[in-house]
Amino acid sequence: MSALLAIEGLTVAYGAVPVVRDASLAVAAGEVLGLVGESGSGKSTLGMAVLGLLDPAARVEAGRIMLGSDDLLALPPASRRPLCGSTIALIPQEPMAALNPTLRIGRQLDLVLRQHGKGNAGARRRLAEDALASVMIADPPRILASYPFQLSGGQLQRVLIALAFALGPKLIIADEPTTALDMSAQGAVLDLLVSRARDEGAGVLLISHNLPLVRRYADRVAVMRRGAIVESGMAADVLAAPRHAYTSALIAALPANTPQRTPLPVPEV
Ligand SMILES: Nc1ncnc2c1ncn2[C@@H]1O[C@H](COP(=O)(O)OP(=O)(O)OP(=O)(O)O)[C@@H](O)[C@H]1O
Repeated sequence: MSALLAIEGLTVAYGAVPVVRDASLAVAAGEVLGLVGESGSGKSTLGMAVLGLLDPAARVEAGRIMLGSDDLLALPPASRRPLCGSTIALIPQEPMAALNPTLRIGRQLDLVLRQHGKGNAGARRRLAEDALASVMIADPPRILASYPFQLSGGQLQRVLIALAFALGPKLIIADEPTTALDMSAQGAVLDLLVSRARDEGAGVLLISHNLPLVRRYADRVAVMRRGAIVESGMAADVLAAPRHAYTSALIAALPANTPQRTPLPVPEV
């Protein structure tokens, strides 16, 4: 399978400190790549670099981020900006933080759809209702009339998934997308995200601490340690028979029989 996203030799630093170091990985269309590693290993920084949403303090020191035949890092800002949110979508950890608390959901969806040129007000309303129905939210008109605080975390994450797919993304960066959800909502949200992505041929970069969750949803996995990719391969193989001591330590740090918990900090290896 040819790569939809190919990151080649990416190095990103905050000040003098590189936090992503010569990292390379690829995601094919319709594929889920799990990116795992302990807190602070550089996963989100890598994801934000793909989205073009790095903190202003961050500097890309080397590498290429190829989306198809375009090097995103070489595109002028005016060409790159419209890709964020449409061709490349973010499903964030905290859905509440991605929404404006003072605006009804319908108004917020309409603003984004309008910004991306999706027809007149009537067409956008139909598109928003259809998008919500497609993520199996009951009673889309009620959801559109609600404020974010009136919905559960799982419902809000479905709203963001609906919005992402309404814009026809090729690549989805899901950064700890279920960490803020209760256990019962976690599986439902990931089932939905991954099945929609596969149906529509979108690639997913699934950033997560949660190894059991990555084992369940990812086709392949890349393991990040201190900014470097130390191991990658088919998720089932890497997580069943890791070759790198750091991956073994991550797996060993999982509390037995509590598969959804965040792993404890791993020991030095
Ligand atoms: N804006 C920033 N300024 C300075 N350093 C930062 C900034 N954002 C992140 N860092 C540092 O960069 C390193 C990588 O952070 P990053 O958030 O990418 O890791 P992560 O693997 O996603 O961690 P987590 O799972 O906790 O989100 C960390 O040492 C972090 O403290």
